[in-house]
Amino acid sequence: ATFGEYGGQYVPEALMPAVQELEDAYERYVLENEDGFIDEFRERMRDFGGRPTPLQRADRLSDRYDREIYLKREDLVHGGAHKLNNALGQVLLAKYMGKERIVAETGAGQHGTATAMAAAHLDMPCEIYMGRTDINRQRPNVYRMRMNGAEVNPVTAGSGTLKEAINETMRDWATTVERTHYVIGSIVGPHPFPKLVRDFQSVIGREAREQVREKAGRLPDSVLACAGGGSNTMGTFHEFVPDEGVKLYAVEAGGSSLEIDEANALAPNSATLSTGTDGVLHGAMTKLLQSGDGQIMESHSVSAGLDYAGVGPELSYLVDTDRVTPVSVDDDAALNGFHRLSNLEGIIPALETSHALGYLEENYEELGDLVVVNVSGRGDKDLETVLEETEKRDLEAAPDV
Ligand SMILES: C[C@@H](c1c[nH]c2ccccc12)[C@H](N)C(=O)O
Repeated sequence: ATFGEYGGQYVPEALMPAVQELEDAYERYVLENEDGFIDEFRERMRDFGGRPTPLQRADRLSDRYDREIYLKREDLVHGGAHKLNNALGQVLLAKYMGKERIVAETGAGQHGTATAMAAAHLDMPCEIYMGRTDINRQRPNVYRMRMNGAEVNPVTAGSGTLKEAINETMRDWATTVERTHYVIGSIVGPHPFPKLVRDFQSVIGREAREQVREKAGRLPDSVLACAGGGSNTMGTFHEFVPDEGVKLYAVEAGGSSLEIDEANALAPNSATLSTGTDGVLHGAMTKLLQSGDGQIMESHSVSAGLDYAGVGPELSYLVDTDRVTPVSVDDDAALNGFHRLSNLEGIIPALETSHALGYLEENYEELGDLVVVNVSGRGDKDLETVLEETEKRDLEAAPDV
């Protein structure tokens, strides 16, 4: 396996050639920079993506918590989320591999949008598989994907959400791999996908580690990032893993409760690292929300981007070896985090990011004097949901909107 007993390549025989071809390309282009691949990736993420992103001191939050709070502004990456780091890297890799077509899955539509943007930028035809349920609740992102020239293929199997979209995309890839690359949306899937995605996203932590030492004169006491599949989480953490004095908090979606409804295989949360058990999903051994008889459960979160019953195998490994601390906050705390950053700092964060802000609000006293929080995306896409959900609840941070 790849990360202790986690990771590996648990795929049908039919997918092995594709996975082995990708492993070879990963080693040559990403690890060895063959043909200057990494140089071109960095240049395009600068000129097209808008890197480096700022590490900004949050003055109002620093006053509120009486300590130094710094925000890594991945919401300022082109497209409004960290997603482009991975999508551009993989589409560029597809070009270097001589592929002519891109396929990808999406849940909240963020990854689909980033992949469509990268494919347009690099002149590659692109098809995005998206659950029927998600198409109905993420319309703005569906329009953005189509506007960038991608085809959106509705997935109607099962619950019509992310899990089925990934299955459908893998099925397409298995039969079209000669000319197609699968741009996976997080640090999940069979090896080398989790390492490939983590390496593209690790620019977040590489920049933040240098910026915080420059601005605050030392390494942070704590680093916080929300965790759905885990790509922004590992992207932020990877460069800090060797720094043992830096505590790493993966903040998951506690949803409406951590109590699992075994009988109906329903989890009212997506707190996989905190409450999941080992199993295979989408080609990797990792932690999963599964019922006693091994049935993958339907997860829940107010934020579609964290709504996934699995999690990246590398995060499962780092939690089991006590290097990453898994925590979670419920929907209310996330919604309060959304409102708080918006009206205190003038930054509207993604609902996913808001979970990290919710954890900061409730636990800042245990986080030390210097804290870095990854703002993984911006929240324009969530305004409808937040306004609806705020109406239903009595939220302490909510302004009259
Ligand atoms: C939902 C998330 C995602 C996309 N692909 C994933 C694979 C595993 C776990 C999460 C994901 C991404 N925010 C999306 O919008 O597609």
